[in-house]
Amino acid sequence: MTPSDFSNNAAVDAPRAPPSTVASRSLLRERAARKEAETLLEQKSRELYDINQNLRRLNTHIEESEARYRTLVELIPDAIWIHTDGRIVFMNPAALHLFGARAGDELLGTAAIDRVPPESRAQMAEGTYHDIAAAQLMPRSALQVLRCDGEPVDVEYFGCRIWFNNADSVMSVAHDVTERRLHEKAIEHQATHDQLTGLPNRALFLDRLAHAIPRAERRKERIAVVFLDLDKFKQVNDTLGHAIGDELLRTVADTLRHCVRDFDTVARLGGDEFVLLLDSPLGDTTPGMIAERIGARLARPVMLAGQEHVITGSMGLSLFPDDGNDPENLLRQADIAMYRAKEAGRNGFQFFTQEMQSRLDARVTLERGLLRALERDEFVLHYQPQVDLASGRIVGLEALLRWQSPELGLVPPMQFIPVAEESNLITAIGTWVLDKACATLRAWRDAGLPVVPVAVNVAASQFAHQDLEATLRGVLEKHGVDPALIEFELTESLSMEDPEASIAMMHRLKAIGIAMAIDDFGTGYSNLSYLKRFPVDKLKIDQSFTRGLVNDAEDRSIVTAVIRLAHSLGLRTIAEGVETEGQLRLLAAQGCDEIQGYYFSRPLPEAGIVAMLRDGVTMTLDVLR
Ligand SMILES: Nc1nc2c(ncn2[C@@H]2O[C@H](COP(=O)(O)O[C@H]3[C@@H](O)[C@H](n4cnc5c(=O)[nH]c(N)nc54)O[C@@H]3COP(=O)(O)O)[C@@H](O)[C@H]2O)c(=O)[nH]1
Repeated sequence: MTPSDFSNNAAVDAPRAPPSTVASRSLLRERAARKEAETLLEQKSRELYDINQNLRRLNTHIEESEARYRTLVELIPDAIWIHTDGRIVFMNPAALHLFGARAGDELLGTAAIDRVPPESRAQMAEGTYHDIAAAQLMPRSALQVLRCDGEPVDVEYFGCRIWFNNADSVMSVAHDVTERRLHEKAIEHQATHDQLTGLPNRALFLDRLAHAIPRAERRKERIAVVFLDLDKFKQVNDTLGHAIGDELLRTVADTLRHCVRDFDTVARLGGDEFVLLLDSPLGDTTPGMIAERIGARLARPVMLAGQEHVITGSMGLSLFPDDGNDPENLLRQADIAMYRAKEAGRNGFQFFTQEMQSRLDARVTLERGLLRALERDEFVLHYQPQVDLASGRIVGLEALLRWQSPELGLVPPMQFIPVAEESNLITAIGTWVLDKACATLRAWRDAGLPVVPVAVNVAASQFAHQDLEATLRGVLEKHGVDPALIEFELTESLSMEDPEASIAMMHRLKAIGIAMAIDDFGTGYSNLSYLKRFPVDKLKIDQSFTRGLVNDAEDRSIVTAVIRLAHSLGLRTIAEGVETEGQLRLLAAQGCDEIQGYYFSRPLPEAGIVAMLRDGVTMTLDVLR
């Protein structure tokens, strides 16, 4: 019905009276009143219509909104449940799923607090679940809820107060964060554990050590840190492959875990380095006894690639409080002691001592000194002549490095070359030597001196460095030196470390045009089948054999054999360390090609050698051929 429907009906029903003066006045009034009433009625009916329309619209809106929220609550992945007076009165499908309810109404009417594990109940009882006022204040929190099968589930939870079915109630919203937690745990595990063995890593080890120190301090106990490095692990890796190497590391990790108590920590620092924190009260067991036990267990044969292998390890031990209370320091001290155990012949252990620290400090000082020596150009080359036994003439020079230290005086190479090798400074030093030798050759040639080839020593790590070839080319080009004037002396052990790689490198160097000699020959157990593949020009007989030539028949035999072997392979021989005429005569008699030693000349500074070259000094002796 429309508003006009109301007004039309009113017009039809109104009575019509004939007009008279009085009557007409009253009629008029009546008509006016009626008109007014009609208008009012019309207005009210219009208002009623509007109210009706609005109510209809409101109803539609409420229905739509309710449908929208119902869909939202049913489809939302977050679990929603409502409890009134402590009993669950509503659950959405996600809540049923979260709690693993079989039937929709399985949990309705049950106590809401039963869905919380006992250990979280106190927290919930004081908060959302019972104190409704607190529910509105409760922030989003991490807790566990209980599934119907009793399994706890990690959730992120939020509770709030609502009116539900005309009752003060609590609505809980939660979503399962199990996967996120697992992911977080995996990331945390990765950051604190070694992936190969599953053992704690360095960071976690240091963290545990940092916590163990104050604990031990309170209990007046000792802690031991054991640093273990496997002996010859590289060999296993190189010969049996990395997969077997990994298997060995996992086996060692298991062995170590079984050697200590659960409370102790076994960690892997990387490579074949393991470290143990003996943190549980040691009682009558000394750290040394534990180290012995570890050594003995490690030395039991293990099966690798179908074969039995005996693996040993070297260990260093540091102690709290004896050696200090700084975790990093204790670890470093155990490491230092481990190196001493290696030096002492491996397969054993050493306790850290202050003397070890002093030695290390001296070494560090030496390393710094060497670095400064390079920067300040404190190195010098001395040269020792190499004499041809057929002509008595100087046919080569060996460049020998010295360090002219402002503090220490002239330092011989034996005192710093090993440190330079260990600290990797040797590559920079070796480049300096090569550069200096080439610069000197160029200067001598420019000065019109009769130049002879210069032999430079190449250290193992320098030889293994990929840059050696490029460095050599660069230096030769820089000084415009004929490659034939440079000889590389490679030690026998260096060339045998990785023979195939050495052969390849030797060929590349040879292609540049330099000569090559095997230094200290006879001391390094050469595999002769490799020797014939080395593109070398000369074998240098080690001075230990030269020394024994006159009085030791065995040394004499070795020297004879080396000379014959070299000649049969088309190589020249040079004997180093020749100090006496007797040695010289025997070498000449055996057909040795060249000699080097104090008999003819000590290594000399540049000026001395320049004089010799300029004067054409030769060796004269009746034995010379
Ligand atoms: N990587 C590099 N190593 C180098 C370099 N310069 C030297 N060295 C190596 O240091 C070791 C010791 O060298 P040095 O003290 O110079 O001793 C050499 C000679 O002085 C010594 N020699 C020579 N003749 C005699 C002798 O008649 N008697 C005797 N007792 N010693 C003698 O022998 C050393 C030469 O050895 P070698 O190199 O094997 O020919 C030494 O191992 C050097 O190699 C360098 O620049 N880089």
